[in-house]
Amino acid sequence: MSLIRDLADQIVSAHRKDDICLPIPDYTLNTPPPRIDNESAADLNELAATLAAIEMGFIEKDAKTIGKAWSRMVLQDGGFDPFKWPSRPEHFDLLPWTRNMNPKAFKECPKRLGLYGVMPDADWVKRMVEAEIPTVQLRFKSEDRYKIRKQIRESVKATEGSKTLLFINDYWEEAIDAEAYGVHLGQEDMETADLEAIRSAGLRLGLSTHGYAEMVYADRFCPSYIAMGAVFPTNLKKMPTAPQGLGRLYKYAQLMNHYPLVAIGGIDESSIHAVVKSGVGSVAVVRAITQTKDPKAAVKHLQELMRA
Ligand SMILES: Cc1ncc(COP(=O)(O)OP(=O)(O)O)c(N)n1
Ligand SMILES: Cc1ncsc1CCOP(=O)(O)O
Ligand SMILES: [Mg+2]
Repeated sequence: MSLIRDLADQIVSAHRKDDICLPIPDYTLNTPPPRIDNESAADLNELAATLAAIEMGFIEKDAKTIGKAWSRMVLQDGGFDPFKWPSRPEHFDLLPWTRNMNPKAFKECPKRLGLYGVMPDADWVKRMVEAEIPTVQLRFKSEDRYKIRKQIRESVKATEGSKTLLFINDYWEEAIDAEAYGVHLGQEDMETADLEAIRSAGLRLGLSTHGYAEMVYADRFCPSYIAMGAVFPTNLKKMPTAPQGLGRLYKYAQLMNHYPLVAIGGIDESSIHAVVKSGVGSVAVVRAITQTKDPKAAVKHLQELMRA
């Protein structure tokens, strides 16, 4: 165990100053440490990196994913170097070159979806089309199937004949019926959605992720894009992980670069340029558009900042 501790200490001190480190979440401090014994981990490197990642503030499932990636990195790159960080698809057992050969891949969407407005209803979708935003999402939350269908139909109609691409959040069946451009699903939504129905209907699929483990999981479905967040704090949604920050976003964007990527969560005009520099082709925002005096001007300004 002392060798594992020593390797973990080396990794932590090599990366302590990196901005991928976050404070260990409170709930982790009050729960027993994860079981990272020889039954679940292949080797010392995996154990050490898992332990180090926990101390760097990664949640347990991400720490375990990092442990496995670290172990592959050591094997593939010829030895232990605490200053390295797993960053290549093969470290995470991803197969970036298989999209064209994968019959289960979701239909492609542009690599750069640009500014992506996540909007609460069809009127807002219409405003975004008028503002010529490149990508918009209808994120209308309701229990009422009639209202949902109406909102989706109106949104699809609003984007017809425009250059704006429309994703429908959550309601994949209604999105298929209305022949929307695509669907956005979160990790829990994926458990109940019929992904095959979405794929065979030819709709694009965007998936939410909140860290390494969910990215590796999402990759198995070969979605049209992968969303990553929350980058910064947001009060619009309770997130399963702490805000990941720019340091982690840069690492995620490098790793998942073979996908169209969307960054989301707390992004505004002060941060959008730094977010784009991570390499993501799209930035999704809510309040940076809806809570401004002139949403149309905000769309223009945010796009200018993305290009700057
Ligand atoms: C572009 C984009 N990214 C993430 C989300 C969040 O989706 P989900 O986790 O399913 O949460 P809800 O939006 O359904 O509350 C999103 N909608 N869009
Ligand atoms: C829907 C959603 N999913 C992750 S963060 C978020 C809300 C983002 O809103 P804002 O851009 O105002 O922080
Ligand atoms: Mg959802």
